[in-house]
Amino acid sequence: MVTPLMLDKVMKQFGEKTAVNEISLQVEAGEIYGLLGANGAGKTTTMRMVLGLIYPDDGRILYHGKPFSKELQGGMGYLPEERGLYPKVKVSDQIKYLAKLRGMTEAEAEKSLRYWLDRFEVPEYYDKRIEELSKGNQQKMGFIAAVVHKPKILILDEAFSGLDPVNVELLKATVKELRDEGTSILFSTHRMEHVEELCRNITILDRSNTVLQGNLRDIKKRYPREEILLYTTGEVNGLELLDGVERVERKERGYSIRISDVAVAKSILRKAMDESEVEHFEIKEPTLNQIFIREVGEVHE
Ligand SMILES: Nc1ncnc2c1ncn2[C@@H]1O[C@H](COP(=O)(O)OP(=O)(O)OP(=O)(O)O)[C@@H](O)[C@H]1O
Repeated sequence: MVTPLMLDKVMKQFGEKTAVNEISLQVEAGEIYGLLGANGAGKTTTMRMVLGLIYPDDGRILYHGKPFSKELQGGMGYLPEERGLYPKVKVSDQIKYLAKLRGMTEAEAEKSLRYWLDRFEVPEYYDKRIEELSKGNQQKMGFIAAVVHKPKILILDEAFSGLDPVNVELLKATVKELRDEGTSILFSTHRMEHVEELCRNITILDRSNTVLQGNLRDIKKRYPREEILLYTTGEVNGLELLDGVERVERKERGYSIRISDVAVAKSILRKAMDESEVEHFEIKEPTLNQIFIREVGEVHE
């Protein structure tokens, strides 16, 4: 099957400034791809190039193996970080207008909008103006505007910002469902826990350059494990004296142990079992947050 979205050494400059330097990535059907980076790293510029709103100075972007053409825009959906809807216009007028612009008939647009409003349990918003809605509900309408025409390629920039935890879960479930239906989703956010939950592959940008790229599980395996969680019924003394232990922190239910060498894990477990009863023992993987700070931090130094 042809890859729905492929970027090959894509480059963009604004005057002297390189905003995106040779980014390459591909998003398969049924995949949520994480595009991460510090502020100003080049994420929005990349997304705008994918959408055909600005053109790359070099490199290629292919959609199902073909270069950009105006008709392709109908197959794409975009939720921008800043609000993209007009405050004074009614939800129904605005979203149906956008759906028709992207190739739907009035009847299809009507049906799809009603479906999404029901799905988000806000059918009454049909007649409301955007400015009458709370920030979080405006975000939901922005999401509907991005997906109403059933795009094959969906670009989400901070999709869950401004939403309460219940609505975050609702939208997350929706994004997963769209993925399972085969949509290719380019997902940009600063919220690493969302990336951990949703994305299979990621690219981390820093000052226009790709600093880390690949399968998230594989990336995590490449980073050393530096923390052990140990829960015991009683005290375990002298953990900090073991070779390879850097720091021991007492927690509510046990200990968080910072290690420099994972080989020390065995000695920790043995000691804990000798002196107490072990309820939980875990050699923790680094979080994406830790990896991000490590990569982006190192490059800045
Ligand atoms: N139209 C433009 N003209 C000049 N410079 C631009 C333009 N758009 C972006 N830039 C510059 O390109 C770089 C990348 O910006 P971009 O908006 O893509 O970053 P970002 O990763 O989306 O950041 P954030 O996380 O803050 O949204 C920045 O240095 C920015 O100032």
